[in-house]
Amino acid sequence: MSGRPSVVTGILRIAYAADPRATSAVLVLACVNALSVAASGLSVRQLANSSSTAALWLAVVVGAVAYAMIAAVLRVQHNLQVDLTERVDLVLSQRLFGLASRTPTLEHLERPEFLDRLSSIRSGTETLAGACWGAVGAGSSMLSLGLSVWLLTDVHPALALLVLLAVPPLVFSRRASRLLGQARDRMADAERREEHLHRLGTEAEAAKELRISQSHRVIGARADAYWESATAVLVRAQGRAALWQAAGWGCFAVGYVGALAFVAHLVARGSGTVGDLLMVASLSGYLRMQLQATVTGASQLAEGRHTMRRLWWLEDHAERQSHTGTEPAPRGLTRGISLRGVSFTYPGTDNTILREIDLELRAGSTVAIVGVNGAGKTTLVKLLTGMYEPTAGEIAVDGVALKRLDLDAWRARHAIGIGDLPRADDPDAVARAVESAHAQAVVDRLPAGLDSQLGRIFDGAELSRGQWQKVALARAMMRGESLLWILDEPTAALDPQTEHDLYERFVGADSAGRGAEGAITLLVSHRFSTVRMADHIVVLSDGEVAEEGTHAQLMERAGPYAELYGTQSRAYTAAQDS
Ligand SMILES: Nc1ncnc2c1ncn2[C@@H]1O[C@H](COP(=O)(O)OP(=O)(O)OP(=O)(O)O)[C@@H](O)[C@H]1O
Repeated sequence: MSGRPSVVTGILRIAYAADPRATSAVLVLACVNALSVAASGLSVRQLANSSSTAALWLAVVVGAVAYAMIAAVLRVQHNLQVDLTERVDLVLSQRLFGLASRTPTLEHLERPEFLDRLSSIRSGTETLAGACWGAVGAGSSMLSLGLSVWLLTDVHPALALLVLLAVPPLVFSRRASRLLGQARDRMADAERREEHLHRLGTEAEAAKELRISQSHRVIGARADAYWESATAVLVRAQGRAALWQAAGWGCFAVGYVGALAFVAHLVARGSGTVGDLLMVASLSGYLRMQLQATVTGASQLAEGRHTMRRLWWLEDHAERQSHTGTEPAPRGLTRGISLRGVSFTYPGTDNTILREIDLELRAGSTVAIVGVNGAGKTTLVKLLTGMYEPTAGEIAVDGVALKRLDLDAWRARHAIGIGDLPRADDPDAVARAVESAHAQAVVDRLPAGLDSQLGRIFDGAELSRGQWQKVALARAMMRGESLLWILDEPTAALDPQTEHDLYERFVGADSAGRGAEGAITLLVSHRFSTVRMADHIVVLSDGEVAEEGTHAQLMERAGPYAELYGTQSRAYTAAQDS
């Protein structure tokens, strides 16, 4: 976290970025407030001690203006702060979203450590926004405290000791805030689990399965248990924090009463005036308020510091994850994509998922990856799309290491997922993509065609699984100039005709419309009737390449592929016979 500003500066910078004018206004008002408090104390003394009518009037006017300023400034400052807190909250949420989504790799989103901190900050953005005002309030109160103490020492130097009364509440409340911050970290994991289970119970898709399996009660009870364990941690911490705070204020109360008794004693002895006593009583009252504001501000700041450090940790983590490749992706492929000794272990785990993979994905070919569940097929796809970097070995695109390529440019050159945002409003491109994915019938049945809102939760039309899959395919088809088409189980919910037509386009002989020169189609599938059409088939087993070749070569070898193929075709024939 080197090179970071102080936490207060960091927090104030966020507020300034959210609204520079309002932040400056709050800072100025905080100073005006501090001066007004000192002026009001001074006016009380002058009222009791003034020897002329003019001095009396001056004290009255100064006092009235000071009191009016305190009341008005506090209200305006409060309103500004409420508004600014919301903006700071928004700025922070945007920053978190950016951190989570703009990091080019996926690693952070699958790491509990990262997710816990993300969740802890998400629940703490308001604290951080509040901490801005805590810092301003604490600064203003300390200024006003300094002025008040300076006036008090005019009565008797020993009264400067009153400032020491600030120490126990400050120190103890800092300890209380640290306890609360630590508790929030400890509860983040349980909170995340509770949130996940809660979502399961409220999302239609999962709710169906929960109802049928009658597991909603068990899931509900588990969610409750996580909730209770999280709140138990917080409640315990809050209890201990309250005790520390009470101890701090107890010390202050004793000192405060002592100071008043001391000045009363001075007045009784004749070494002080009634004006002094009134000023000490008035300033001590403010002193308590200022201290309270300082302590509240300091504890908000301490909580904010905790959240801010977490935010910096996330930023540093995202920075470390950032991909440094800058070379542009090629426009077409001449040699293809090669994998040399590629091994991979998911971060934070010990299991090697892919081991020493050597593969050649020839330009212009269709390659099918097969293997039992968990063999590592999707993991290989994640490496090819740059979601993760190999732990060892290298992936090269036409001889250029993937890690040297600009990942955004590379992703713009492979089709999987969201489609082509820049062409989203191009009606011809959209129509062609819909047609290629055989999704026209789906669009025709929608109430407003392509302009229809989809998804029941947004009050839109609901689609079947297969129809959703066609929509996803159409999105992928938007990338007309892709170098790499990745079809990871794209047809699980498609009807046979659509599946057949799709593979005709990608895998069959008529694959001319696949886009860029030398484009490769990578197909991950459990359907061997489709797989057999590929130019090259790779069988993954337990993270290793068990065998590779064409359908005919692999059948002749009578190895794992022939066995899997035989099992599936026998099952299919038996199903047709019955
Ligand atoms: N994010 C992750 N963190 C840790 N391990 C993971 C992660 N994702 C997958 N794995 C593990 O990696 C192994 C391979 O998973 P992968 O999804 O690549 O298999 P697959 O061959 O695509 O399986 P399927 O045919 O079921 O889709 C599995 O054992 C899985 O538990």
